[in-house]
Amino acid sequence: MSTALPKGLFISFEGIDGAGKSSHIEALAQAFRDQGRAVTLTREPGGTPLAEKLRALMLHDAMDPLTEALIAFAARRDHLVQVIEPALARGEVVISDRFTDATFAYQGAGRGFSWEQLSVLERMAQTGTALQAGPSPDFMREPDMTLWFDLPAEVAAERLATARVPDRFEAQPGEFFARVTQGYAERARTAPQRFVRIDAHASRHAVWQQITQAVVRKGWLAIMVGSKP
Ligand SMILES: Nc1ncnc2c1ncn2[C@@H]1O[C@H](COP(=O)(O)OP(=O)(O)OP(=O)(O)O)[C@@H](O)[C@H]1O
Ligand SMILES: Cc1cn([C@H]2C[C@H](O)[C@@H](COP(=O)(O)O)O2)c(=O)[nH]c1=O
Repeated sequence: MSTALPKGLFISFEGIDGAGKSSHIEALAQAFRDQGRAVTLTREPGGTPLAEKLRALMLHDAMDPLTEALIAFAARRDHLVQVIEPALARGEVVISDRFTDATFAYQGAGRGFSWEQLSVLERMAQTGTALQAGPSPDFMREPDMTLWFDLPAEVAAERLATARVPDRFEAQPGEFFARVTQGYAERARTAPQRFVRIDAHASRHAVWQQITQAVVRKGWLAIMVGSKP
């Protein structure tokens, strides 16, 4: 008798730098593990040896917006083929700290690169990656749920001020992050079934409650009474 694999789940965390994503990603992974699911925890740009090299270039070397976008999608393609698709095919929960919405928000809204051309790159990079073909040959991989941490840029800047040495993105002015936020808002508007807006200007515990409510509502986790991040 063969035991059916659980359906793979793909969840992304998004938001401007300092919005508080990292503080909750491991806790969500542990909540799934506690309920018997295997979890692949990963990040973008990055997640594979090649993509981590591309991440270092993107975060530290000066380049124009098209170069930035191409590097983001090259890293993503490798990440999808090497890590995300195989894990989903094994029935795992894949949790990624950022995915394609970040490219639309940062390179699109933030840097001003064409949204239409990003859509072309998105389709190129995210089709034909599934080991077990998706519903159709032109099936495009996207997260099943995106938790968007929405926080005013000035609050994020205050949180990051003492946290670490800024990279090329973290060093950007507040207006850049205000545009990035508008980019996330636009992506959320066009994919309301996938996006969950998290009010990230709340206490850590209140943010954690919003996250768990979102996954419990989907039926992906059983109710976790009194759980803590
Ligand atoms: N709800 C919260 N209230 C106050 N401070 C918080 C909250 N959540 C996280 N922080 C603090 O804000 C800072 C940034 O948080 P964190 O590193 O989790 O953000 P991030 O979204 O992962 O940032 P990045 O995308 O740049 O890695 C940290 O110092 C963290 O301790
Ligand atoms: C995927 C992706 C990321 N970025 C930016 C966003 C952040 O500033 C950094 C990643 O740093 P983090 O601490 O891991 O959040 O990269 C981007 O500009 N475009 C992208 O596609």
